[in-house]
Amino acid sequence: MILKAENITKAYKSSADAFRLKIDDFVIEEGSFTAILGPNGSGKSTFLKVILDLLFADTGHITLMGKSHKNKESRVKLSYLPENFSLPKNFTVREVLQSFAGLKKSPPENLDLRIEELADAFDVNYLDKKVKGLSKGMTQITALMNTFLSDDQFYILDEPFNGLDAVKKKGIMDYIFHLQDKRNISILITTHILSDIDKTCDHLHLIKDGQIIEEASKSELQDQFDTVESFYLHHFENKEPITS
Ligand SMILES: Nc1ncnc2c1ncn2[C@@H]1O[C@H](COP(=O)(O)OP(=O)(O)OP(=O)(O)O)[C@@H](O)[C@H]1O
Repeated sequence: MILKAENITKAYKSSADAFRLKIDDFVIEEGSFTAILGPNGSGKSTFLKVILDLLFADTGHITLMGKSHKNKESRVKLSYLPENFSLPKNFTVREVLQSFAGLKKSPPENLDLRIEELADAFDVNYLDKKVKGLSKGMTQITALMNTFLSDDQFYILDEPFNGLDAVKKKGIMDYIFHLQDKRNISILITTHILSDIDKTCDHLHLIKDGQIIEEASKSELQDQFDTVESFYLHHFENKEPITS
């Protein structure tokens, strides 16, 4: 088991709204590609930050790769791509990757070679371009390269395909599948692009108002629904008739 979260609650003390994360039991098995799906503001990013101990849970217990998530050792083989990140504007892509690698818990050996390999895999020909000159998609790919720079076992990706064109996205998905075959990595992802989930995930959790309301393996879901989108709409679509 790569992740187990039990009896987690979290409320934002600074916030006037009544949002409260409440996750009773959440498990990710090794080698799984799991998605958390839910409406804006339902608590996806909050839960990811709680898993990573970037936000402190009010109650509960989380085990990451066999250790408490409070123990830094539990995160040595984990990479996280946040939804919002900022990269140093005056650095080139290569300099970003080189400097961030120095901060990693398990930095890659042969860094320069590794950067070239990733650039090949992600079809990046702008390693020596400055961040301030990158488009939105190019910046996202730089952050993804940084996430996959070291050989980790668990990748937590918050909206990883933001701003990517279909070809780039396919290239990155293929790279992830290749890592799953090669090293049995585990992935936890959030996204609003449901067609991406159809192509990738083997397990889905739906979250609403801070709580998991449904959980299914892809095969269970396919017994009842054609696509992840119809599964999602079945649970979230406002069924009130539109009246004028
Ligand atoms: N730093 C914060 N302080 C106070 N409230 C917050 C903070 N961050 C998030 N919230 C609130 O927590 C709730 C859940 O937010 P969260 O960002 O986890 O949702 P999400 O599912 O990731 O949304 P989206 O799909 O729009 O990215 C929202 O009501 C939001 O307003």
